Amino acid sequence: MWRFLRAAVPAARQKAQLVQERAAQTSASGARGRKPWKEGLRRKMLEPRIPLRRVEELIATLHPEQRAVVDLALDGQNIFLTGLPGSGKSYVLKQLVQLLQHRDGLPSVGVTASTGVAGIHVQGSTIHSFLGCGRAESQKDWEEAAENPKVHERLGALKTLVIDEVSMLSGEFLDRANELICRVRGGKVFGGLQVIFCGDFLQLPPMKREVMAFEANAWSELQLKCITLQQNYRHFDDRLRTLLCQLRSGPSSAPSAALRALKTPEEEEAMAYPTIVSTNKEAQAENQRRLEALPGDEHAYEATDSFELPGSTARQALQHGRFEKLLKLKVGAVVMLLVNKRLPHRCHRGAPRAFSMPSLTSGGALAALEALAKPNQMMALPEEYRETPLVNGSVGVVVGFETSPELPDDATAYPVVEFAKGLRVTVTPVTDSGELGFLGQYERRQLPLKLAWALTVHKMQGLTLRSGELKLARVFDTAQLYVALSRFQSLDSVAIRSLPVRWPVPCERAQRARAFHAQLEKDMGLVETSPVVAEVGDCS
Ligand SMILES: Nc1ncnc2c1ncn2[C@@H]1O[C@H](COP(=O)(O)OP(=O)(O)OP(=O)(O)O)[C@@H](O)[C@H]1O
Repeated sequence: MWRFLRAAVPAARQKAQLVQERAAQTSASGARGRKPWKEGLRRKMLEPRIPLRRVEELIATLHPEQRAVVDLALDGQNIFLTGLPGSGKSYVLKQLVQLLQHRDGLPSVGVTASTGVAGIHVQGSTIHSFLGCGRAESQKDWEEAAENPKVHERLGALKTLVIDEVSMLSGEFLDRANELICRVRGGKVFGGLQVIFCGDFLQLPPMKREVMAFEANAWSELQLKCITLQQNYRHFDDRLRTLLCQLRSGPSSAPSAALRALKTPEEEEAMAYPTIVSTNKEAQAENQRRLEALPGDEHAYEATDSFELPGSTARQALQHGRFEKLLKLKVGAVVMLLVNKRLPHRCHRGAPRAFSMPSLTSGGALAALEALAKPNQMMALPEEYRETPLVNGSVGVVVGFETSPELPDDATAYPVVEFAKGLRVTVTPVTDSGELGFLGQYERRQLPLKLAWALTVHKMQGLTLRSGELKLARVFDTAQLYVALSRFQSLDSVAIRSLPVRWPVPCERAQRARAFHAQLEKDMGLVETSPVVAEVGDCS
């Protein structure tokens, strides 16, 4: 079906352009005074990044089971795309998105994921920032989203909404998202949008909420067609495949014994990264250790906080805020950006120039970088771990510190961070605000960065890593082990530094997820690797 797309493209592109032109005419006042060159740049950014011919070539190389997904999507079906880790769910999603963008125009396809890192992986944003609902923690967040003209414009132009790593969203979130979209667009479930969910509920569940996405009301109303991909493109090591199968299929002593046998001896300690840990506390300790090991001066940035109700309880509650109270950095520190600075659809050819800083004038910072035995730390970061768009989750390396009269506080030296492809940005403070339950509103002003040599398993879901190490002494669920191990292609590329003393028991939610997938596979009669498509309603 996708072969016949070419004929439909020019008309669709014209239509998309028209929608954009109309939006530009009627929307904010800023649009009125837009300069012609800016308009040209805006149009260019609205074109799909990869030419149609190339997209078609890539689609032609997909496995038949992956192509079945493309055909269903072009047919306008709501889809739940699932399968083993490494079965190419995100890969096929990326090609499909390109195709839909060529057919319907860029603004018609909303590409999102449940976390910033997963969003980068599919060249999209978080579903939270797409819907403008912040962290979606309070009614106020949803109200603000419903009144935000940008959200109206975005949802108004939309035809298809894609959400990757949907297993990490709660059922409650999905129902609230559905309400918001219906309120803005009117009409049926998800405002009549075509919805494409992608994920695997045997990987990580949502952080806190109990109801899983497949248990949401909206999920059953969508009447999703389900496809389970079965090919494995990531793991070429048979030992790893066997281990993952054992972990996936339930509690057993076998994976525990096999994993323990693979534990890397202590004396082989090397500074590999990323280091995957299970809790934020462990990530903090590991990052601190790495920072201390770096030579050079430390720069400390203390957040300024303000609360509606001052007091120690409020201060304590903010300890676990998104931005650090005290952030310490050095040249050579690996950091993660915590806000969206440049969303993927703005990353058209050449666009990085708009954000890059002039090269560092002081030789000091570069000399300090050279002094760090590793010549270029960025080169050592896996490609998938440092994609170009500057969004929540982008990883880079501090290459210097800079003061400038144009920066907010001209006495403070702010970090210059090098992201992928040599893109350098001076990171300055931003204000994060939110609600601390009955304590009322708070504001924190801080640099939107955190150290990122070590990250929790939650930040790694969706990635394929070429190398790294696991410190999993504190895992509390088998899904964490499963996701952490399944990021690597082979057991030879991962150093297993620590494992839990007592083997974790799958939590109650994991058991419900297992039952859900078992039912799905039973309904689809999954015995061979041909494309299998469930009938309408099978996933509800
Ligand atoms: N048809 C394909 N041809 C070539 N490479 C592929 C194909 N499908 C997937 N891959 C590669 O396999 C790896 C795993 O793919 P991907 O990350 O999309 O898997 P996934 O199912 O989304 O995994 P996870 O559930 O862990 O997020 C990636 O490196 C991807 O580029």
